[in-house]
Amino acid sequence: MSVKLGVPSKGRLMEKTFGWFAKRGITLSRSGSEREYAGTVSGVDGVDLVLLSAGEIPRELAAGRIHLGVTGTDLVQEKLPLWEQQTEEVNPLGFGHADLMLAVPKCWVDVDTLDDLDAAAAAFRAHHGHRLRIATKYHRLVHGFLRDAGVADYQLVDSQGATEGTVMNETAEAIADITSTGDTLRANHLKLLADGLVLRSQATLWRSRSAPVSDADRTTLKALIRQVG
Ligand SMILES: Nc1ncnc2c1ncn2[C@@H]1O[C@H](COP(=O)(O)OP(=O)(O)OP(=O)(O)O)[C@@H](O)[C@H]1O
Ligand SMILES: O=P(O)(O)OC[C@H]1O[C@H](OP(=O)(O)OP(=O)(O)O)[C@H](O)[C@@H]1O
Repeated sequence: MSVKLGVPSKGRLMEKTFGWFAKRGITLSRSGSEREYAGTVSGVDGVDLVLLSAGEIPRELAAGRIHLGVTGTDLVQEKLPLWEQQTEEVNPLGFGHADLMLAVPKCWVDVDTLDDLDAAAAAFRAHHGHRLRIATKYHRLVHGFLRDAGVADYQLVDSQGATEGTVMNETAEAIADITSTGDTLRANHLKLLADGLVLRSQATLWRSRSAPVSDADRTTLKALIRQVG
């Protein structure tokens, strides 16, 4: 057995994760070609690198197929209803900051808060005969947030990317997505609701609570966590 460390296989998150570990004396590298999802770990013994989609890392942690994994708080909390029982936060990594927010068209001058959205949603239903559509890939988080906020007359429509475009494309009236600089929202003529912050997220190192560990793995995990902590 060895300790399995899952990290994002591409993009900003992968590069910054490699950099974060390098600063702590652990070198992560891809083996083989750019397209081969295998890698090596040096600077600490007994650890295997597993390159995965950021979105799959929560499930792999919950299933106990990886011992440690790097992914955003948003993805862990969205994908794992029992995330606190299934994973343990080892370290926030200080990058990949993004806020999951509700946004509506800028031209909705009367809608600036959740209460306004609730009123607009009721009026929308009365007028159109169907519920106002909110596009998102964060179904669980957004549903829980709107339930707690008392907003009822809406439906979630699934959007796995380019979510801000759904309003212009007339497949949704509002969106809930992560925003970092706000550029994508502005470019798509959307504005944030003042009290529409669902979750603050950043890239985080998680530990699985269910991955099987031998005595040797336990020692390796302790050493690794001490080294990066
Ligand atoms: N513009 C951004 N700024 C900062 N963090 C971001 C940004 N976009 C996404 N993230 C964060 O990066 C993580 C991965 O996001 P996302 O699922 O969009 O990545 P992806 O590369 O599309 O992954 P996948 O391989 O699953 O398709 C999430 O935790 C998210 O919060
Ligand atoms: O506030 P900003 O800095 O503009 O960033 C926000 C954008 O970044 C993410 O998209 P990503 O680039 O990952 O593409 P996606 O839409 O396919 O998820 C997110 O879904 C937003 O669209």
